[in-house]
Amino acid sequence: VSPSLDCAGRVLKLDRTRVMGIVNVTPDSFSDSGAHATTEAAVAHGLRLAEEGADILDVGGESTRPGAGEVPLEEELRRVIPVVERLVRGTALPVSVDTCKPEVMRAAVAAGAGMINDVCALRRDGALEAAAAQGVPVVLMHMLGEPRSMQDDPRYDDVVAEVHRFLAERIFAAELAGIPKKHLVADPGFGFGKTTAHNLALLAGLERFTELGVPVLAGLSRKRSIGEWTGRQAPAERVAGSVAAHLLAAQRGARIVRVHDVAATVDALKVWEAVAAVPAPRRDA
Ligand SMILES: Nc1nc2[nH]c(S[C@@H](C(=O)O)c3ccccc3)nc2c(=O)[nH]1
Repeated sequence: VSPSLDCAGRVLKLDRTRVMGIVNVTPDSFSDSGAHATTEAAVAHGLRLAEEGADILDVGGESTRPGAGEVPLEEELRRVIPVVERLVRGTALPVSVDTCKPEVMRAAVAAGAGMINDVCALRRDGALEAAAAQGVPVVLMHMLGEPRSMQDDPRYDDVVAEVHRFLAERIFAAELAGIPKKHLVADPGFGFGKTTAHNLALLAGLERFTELGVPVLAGLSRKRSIGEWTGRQAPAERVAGSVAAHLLAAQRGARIVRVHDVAATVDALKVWEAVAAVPAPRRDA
């Protein structure tokens, strides 16, 4: 696994588990606040996550809510590009763009994004070529089918084996398209076409994905499975469960964790790293 990811000149070191802060740019559906307010709020949130200790900020404008229709290209660009520009200017952190659309990949990198986070693993028409042309690292995530239908009735014979195979195939496809392996990150896609039982198997078996030879990213933050394991109905009540899950993912080899609650996750990782640094007690022969 490469020791770091060069995100268009901003280096994401992988010497320890790094924290990706989530910046969702979705219009506040409760008020008629316009695009400007949406941009302002997203930028302010990203700056706050940088203050909390994020190592990279992930900007996404497309809610991949199961059953959700797709956000049109123009709308996604209008949401994402201004926020990417402002966060690249306002922080020294690498900024990734969470998108499936090749045009958004191109525009975001032109605006300063240093990583592509593609929940569709470059399967959209033109995405492999677009990502290869940008020369930035790419996160390849597993999703079963499409957002609209993925949660209908997801079934696997062996979810870890099947997700591993998919990721191996997408890594191969990306390399064939000219993306160097040192620029690839693999992600099992918690919640994307998985029941809670599937997510449990993927978290328990996360170590398997380190065999792919690329850094592993895990994103369970505030997701439904955390709610089912903890009985916490509201996403905002799933912070402790999310921190626990990402600590377990880090222990099982995740090099990047994608989270809402940056400060809490940073602290948990610091405690773990302090303990992990202590030499194992000598066991008398
Ligand atoms: N690489 C990577 N990118 C990601 N983007 C997301 S969006 C997801 C969320 O809950 O954040 C989500 C799902 C459904 C609706 C809204 C938001 N999840 C991941 C992930 O697990 N890995």
